[in-house]
Amino acid sequence: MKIGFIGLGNMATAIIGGLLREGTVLADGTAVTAADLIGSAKTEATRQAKATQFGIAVTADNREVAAVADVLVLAVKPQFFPEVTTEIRGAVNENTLVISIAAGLTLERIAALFGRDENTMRLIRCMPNTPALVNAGCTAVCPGTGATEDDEALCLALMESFGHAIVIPERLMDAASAVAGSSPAFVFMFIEALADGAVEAGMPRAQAYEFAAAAVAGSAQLVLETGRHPGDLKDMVCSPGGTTIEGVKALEQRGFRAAAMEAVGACVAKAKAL
Ligand SMILES: NC(=O)C1=CN([C@@H]2O[C@H](COP(=O)(O)OP(=O)(O)OC[C@H]3O[C@@H](n4cnc5c(N)ncnc54)[C@H](O)[C@@H]3O)[C@@H](O)[C@H]2O)C=CC1
Ligand SMILES: O=C(O)[C@@H]1CCC=N1
Repeated sequence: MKIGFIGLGNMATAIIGGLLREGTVLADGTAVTAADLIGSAKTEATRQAKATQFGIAVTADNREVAAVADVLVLAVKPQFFPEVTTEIRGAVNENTLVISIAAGLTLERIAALFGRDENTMRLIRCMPNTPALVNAGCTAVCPGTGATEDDEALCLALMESFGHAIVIPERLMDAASAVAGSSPAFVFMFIEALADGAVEAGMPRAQAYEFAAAAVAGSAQLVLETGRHPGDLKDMVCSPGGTTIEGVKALEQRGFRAAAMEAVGACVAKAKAL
């Protein structure tokens, strides 16, 4: 199976890194190897960097990638889709499974850009995130009406090879893009701020990042493994008259939760405007 990537930027890099990470296997036990992958990017520097980083085939010709790919991942920014789809539409095989990871672009719009019918084109929208690079990704998967059950199973197998993959209806894709695609950026900001607080209290910075990142990762794992309400788990930490509740109050006084909700809302609004 040849998997092609149009675009070798941050997200494609994370996906490729996850697919090729030691021990990553698909549902059928097979492993994706560098020989299965080919990618194109705008610049020679990017192409060479990814060829060196992953040992994959690279080309400047998007049409070459489109022509050989059994699974074609469109990993350019949404604003470049019209240019790229116009360029490759004659080269993409009718039987190629096309996976778009672009935020905001609907199945109908992507099929139309290929001059194809959404109900017959083998097309799936995915919304991955950069923790895919360390097999801790969370990907929303939205099969188009022209995608077969085998297409969905293959797409899930690829996305599950580097983390969680969840099938959702298209009406939730903008929310998924925000809460999972974009949220790592918010979490990185939170980790950085927690570490700054520790540095302010005298902890060496590198150690502060390790403590903050491990505590955030552990807290997320506690939610995922127990299924308990985050508020319940928060209450578990807040000892009566203790230290944590003072921090909770400081966050509430500054609108921490409202800010997080508004961050998600801003991402959803932008996705709908794309
Ligand atoms: N960065 C992230 O965390 C996530 C990004 N995405 C989606 O992934 C897509 C790519 O985003 P990023 O990787 O962040 O962007 P990026 O800017 O890091 O990478 C874009 C890539 O596209 C290439 N490119 C641009 N025009 C091209 C063309 N005409 N032909 C071939 N290659 C071309 C660039 O050379 C670059 O390699 C976007 O649609 C974005 O919405 C989805 C989920 C998460
Ligand atoms: O910022 C963006 O547009 C992309 C989509 C989700 C994460 N990054």
